[in-house]
Amino acid sequence: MIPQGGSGSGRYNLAIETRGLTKHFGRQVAVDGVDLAVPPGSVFGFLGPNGSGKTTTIRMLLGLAAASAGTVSLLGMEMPGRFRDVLPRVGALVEGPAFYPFLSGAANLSRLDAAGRSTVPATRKGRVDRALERVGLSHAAGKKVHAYSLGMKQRLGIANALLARRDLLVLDEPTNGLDPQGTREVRNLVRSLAHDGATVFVSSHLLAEVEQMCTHAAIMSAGRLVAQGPLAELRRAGSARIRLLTPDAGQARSVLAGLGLAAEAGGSQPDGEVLLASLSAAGDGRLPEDVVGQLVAGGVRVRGFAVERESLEDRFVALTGEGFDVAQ
Ligand SMILES: Nc1ncnc2c1ncn2[C@@H]1O[C@H](COP(=O)(O)OP(=O)(O)OP(=O)(O)O)[C@@H](O)[C@H]1O
Repeated sequence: MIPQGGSGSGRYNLAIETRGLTKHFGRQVAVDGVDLAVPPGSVFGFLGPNGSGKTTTIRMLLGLAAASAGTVSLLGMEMPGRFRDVLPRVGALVEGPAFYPFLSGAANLSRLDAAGRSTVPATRKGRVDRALERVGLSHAAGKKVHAYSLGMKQRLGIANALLARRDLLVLDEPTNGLDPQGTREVRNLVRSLAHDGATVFVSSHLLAEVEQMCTHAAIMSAGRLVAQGPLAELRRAGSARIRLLTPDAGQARSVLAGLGLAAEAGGSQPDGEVLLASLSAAGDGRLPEDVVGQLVAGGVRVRGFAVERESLEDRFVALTGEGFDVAQ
């Protein structure tokens, strides 16, 4: 069952839902009929190579760009129609925060808090202190921002998104341009944000990063959404193949053929031949245990049997047709 977010009359089944979301820039289709479904409470990775349409999608989610077609609903409310109700509950970090370098982190946040439509001045200091504490910057509250590292600046940007209690956080490539230490700090922070009960929607072009931070993911390729769901399900949906070691290769081939599986030779070993056979994607394919059962019932001596699954990386490369930078 899908968990419900919100409380009272504001309950919603999906924290973000888009239908047929599309954006044209002249003749170019940057975002093409995207149907996103982001469950409440998830840390949702929005993954895709550079230029695949992530930022454009995020800008449309937040009402920063108009959609050419399609609908957006955030926290159960239509955007941009209900932006006045929606946006106070959404924290965002898009295209890097702009801070005054010669003001301290705390002074910058105070200014940004004061710019909020409905913030109460008397409680401002408390809000700023809490946000700084949440991102681990209390010790640097009085330090001028020009002396912050990139990772600290990015965490300050997230602190800005956290000045009010948020039900949804939207972070566009929050680790972009950070050194390994800054990247680690921001990844740990993103992971921990969901513990506060918010849904976190975070874009990245790094598969490994999404695997470390996220519970769910969607994959964009050339403006289209090519897969989405819980990470575990995305992994399972990859194709699998069996690796069989047997001294009875001929017999094994005919049993496998009877099951509709084409066997390829995988080389000889001292105790038999290796045969490889591709199982079709989970769900409509043969279960590996059934294959072993049939082999044994068919008189094949099974000396080794393994199931090799396509890694998430293989799957993403297959879906997007592009390599992912998995080095970081
Ligand atoms: N304002 C604009 N005018 C024209 N084309 C644009 C505009 N904004 C984005 N595009 C194009 O739309 C496509 C998608 O860009 P977008 O920035 O959404 O991708 P992205 O996945 O966020 O990539 P990156 O990680 O590089 O930011 C790209 O081909 C880009 O050149």
